[in-house]
Amino acid sequence: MSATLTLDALTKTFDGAAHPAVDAVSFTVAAGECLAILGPSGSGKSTVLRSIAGLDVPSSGRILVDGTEVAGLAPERRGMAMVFQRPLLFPHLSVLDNVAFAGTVAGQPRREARADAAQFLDLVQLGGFGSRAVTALSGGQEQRVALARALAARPRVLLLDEPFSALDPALRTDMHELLAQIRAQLNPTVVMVTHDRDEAAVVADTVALLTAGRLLQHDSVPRLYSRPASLAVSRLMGGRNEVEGTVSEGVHYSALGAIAAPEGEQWPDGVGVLVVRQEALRLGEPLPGEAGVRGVVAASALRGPRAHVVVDVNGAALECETAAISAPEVGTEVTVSIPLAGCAVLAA
Ligand SMILES: Nc1ncnc2c1ncn2[C@@H]1O[C@H](COP(=O)(O)OP(=O)(O)OP(=O)(O)O)[C@@H](O)[C@H]1O
Repeated sequence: MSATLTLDALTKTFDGAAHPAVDAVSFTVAAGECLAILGPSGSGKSTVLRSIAGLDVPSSGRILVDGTEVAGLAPERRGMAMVFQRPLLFPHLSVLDNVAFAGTVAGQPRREARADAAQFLDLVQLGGFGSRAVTALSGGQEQRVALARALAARPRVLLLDEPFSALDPALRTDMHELLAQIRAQLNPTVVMVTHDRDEAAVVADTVALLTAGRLLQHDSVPRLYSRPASLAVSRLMGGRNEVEGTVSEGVHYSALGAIAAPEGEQWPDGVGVLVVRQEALRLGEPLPGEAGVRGVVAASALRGPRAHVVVDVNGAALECETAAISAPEVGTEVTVSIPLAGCAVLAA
């Protein structure tokens, strides 16, 4: 029930717009993989998704499902189903008939469609809710019904447009778990739009990071964090540490001293900005594979159980995330341990 989805230089310029909303975006989502399209507001995420679904017509570029172009195919003939931020259920139909809708429209006998729908309601943990009016559901339950309705169409590609962003954090976590179960049982290819990088990291195998309609990087979640392709990617992923310096023969020289490139990485000679995640830094003496630098705590801000500690190292500010309970006081001299495997050097 899954297919490979490929976008080849997908471009969409809305009538009268000076710039494309989506500009030559290319990526491939393997069958059964979950891709998150991540980016700030207005970056073109929904336009990419709507183009895949057939709800927006691309200006140029190709969309292929298992190698076959879908241009010209009506949305309902693409083997896809979409779930939106709002559930958009039919208020005059029961929960069961909402889920059975796709089947009955496709000509499935009513009893069969309903039996099918009951199974999908079980899958989203709403077995027993079938006879309810959809107006008698909570927001989280409504979104589960919307998911069941989409799955009942047996899509080869499931498209999710910020489906959980209207839910409170606890419900959102439940929905992430439900999506993982659905993936384990039905294995659809999933493309999900989100502006929340934590959500992308939890649900997706790979992330396509967009800004101003352009694809900045398509990569696995760990690589987006540890091997950003540019400073823009590092910043969009919430990276806080940027230390200017110069690379010579694979070693970055800066206020931090000499930091050697991790094995297998090539850092080009010349000016370069060293980036390393705040969560990767540790206060304490270095272990093998880490570089230790001495500095003085310049600031410390509590964020619930965590603390963001800024350490001044020879004029360079290094932000470290640490447990609040062990956060040192401002003015304390500390050693920051930098994992070499977590360092990248990027063009300024
Ligand atoms: N129907 C439309 N007509 C004209 N311009 C549009 C249309 N839909 C979207 N746009 C524009 O295209 C750009 C991308 O919009 P899109 O909704 O794809 O971004 P997004 O990343 O999904 O944003 P958000 O996170 O705010 O939903 C924006 O500048 C938007 O104003």
